[in-house]
Amino acid sequence: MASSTTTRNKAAGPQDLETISSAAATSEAQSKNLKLVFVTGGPGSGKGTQCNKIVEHFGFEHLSAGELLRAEQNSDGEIGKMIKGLINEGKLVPSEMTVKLILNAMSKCSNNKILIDGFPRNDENREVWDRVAGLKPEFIIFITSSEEVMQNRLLSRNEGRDDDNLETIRKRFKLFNEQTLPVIKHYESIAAVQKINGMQSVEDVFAEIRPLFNPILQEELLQATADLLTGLDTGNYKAYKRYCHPALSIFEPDSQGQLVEGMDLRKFKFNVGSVTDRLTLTQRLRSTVVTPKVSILGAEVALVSYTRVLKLHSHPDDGDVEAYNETGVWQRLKSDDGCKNWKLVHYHRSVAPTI
Ligand SMILES: Nc1ncnc2c1ncn2[C@@H]1O[C@H](COP(=O)(O)OP(=O)(O)O)[C@@H](O)[C@H]1O
Ligand SMILES: O=c1ccn([C@@H]2O[C@H](COP(=O)(O)OP(=O)(O)O)[C@@H](O)[C@H]2O)c(=O)[nH]1
Repeated sequence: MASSTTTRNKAAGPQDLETISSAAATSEAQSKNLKLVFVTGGPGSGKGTQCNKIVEHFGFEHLSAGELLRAEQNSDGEIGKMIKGLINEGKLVPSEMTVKLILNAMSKCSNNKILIDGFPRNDENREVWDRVAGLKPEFIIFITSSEEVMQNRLLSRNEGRDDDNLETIRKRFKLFNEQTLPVIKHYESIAAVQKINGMQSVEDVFAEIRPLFNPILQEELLQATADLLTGLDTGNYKAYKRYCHPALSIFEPDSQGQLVEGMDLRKFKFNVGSVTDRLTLTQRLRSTVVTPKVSILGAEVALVSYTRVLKLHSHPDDGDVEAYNETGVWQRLKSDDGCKNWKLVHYHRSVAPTI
């Protein structure tokens, strides 16, 4: 799984505005099974705060349109000056410029899970995005809040932003009501807009957001399970071990009622004599996962249960099969590279009846 960062540390440089090729960025984005989520809401509704939590818990990359523009405004020359003037007036920067900055940032990130925060803000933004990027979000998180709450938060935000003053805040609210709300309405007809009450504690808001990511987690876990089984089928210990917690515990028919712990016996089974015949046999075959069920027990823990069917001979007419009921307990843990990855921590296998 790729690393996750926020644009607060990593913004596009000014020269990129000239050199970016939107078509190239778009095709690259399309080729990597992109999971795009838009996060919208009024100024001070808590978009950035919740994006940070999504980054931390679900390993997304956070691209804030406002942050990308603020980085750009510090560039020398007319473009920087123009952006600064517009932001301080609470107005919108021309759509082509914002879209190119977002696509440029996307093209630089290896992560396929991306949050776009604070965009699109009006119908023209959306139209240019659709035309230039053509990428649909999985869903849109709309954090709602009253202006009173948002205003109080913005005035005490203390991020040194020139636009967090009462006069500009009022202009930003007006723009949100007149231009952004209609875009959100438009998305209601073409994508899932998930309305979240932003007037709760940060943790309570996140508790509402958390389950929205379950389908993405489920897809990741099924892929991890498939990759782990491919490692087993092909006798590739390295590919298998990548998904295993070092203290992996296992109950399986071979272990004769004993709980086996750690990777030593696993490694032995991949390498050594008595089981080699069996591994050689299965090397030519492939596991088929039947009726998988993924239960998310929290952002960090999940159960994956399925029946694994193994055909024992490669001849198509030979109907000899083995089937196992298997349950894996998975946990998302930080690896040495600082990224959180799913690891199998416990695994239970029993022989399933076959017909
Ligand atoms: N649920 C919340 N409760 C209280 N304060 C919050 C909450 N969410 C965000 N804040 C605070 O409000 C301010 C604005 O939040 P931020 O995430 O920057 O909003 P946005 O990105 O929507 O402009 C920040 O100072 C943040 O710490
Ligand atoms: O797509 C965008 C996003 C932001 N902005 C500008 O950047 C400012 C700050 O936006 P951000 O999302 O960072 O902050 P918010 O207003 O939501 O607190 C906005 O008022 C606009 O001037 C813009 O022009 N286009």
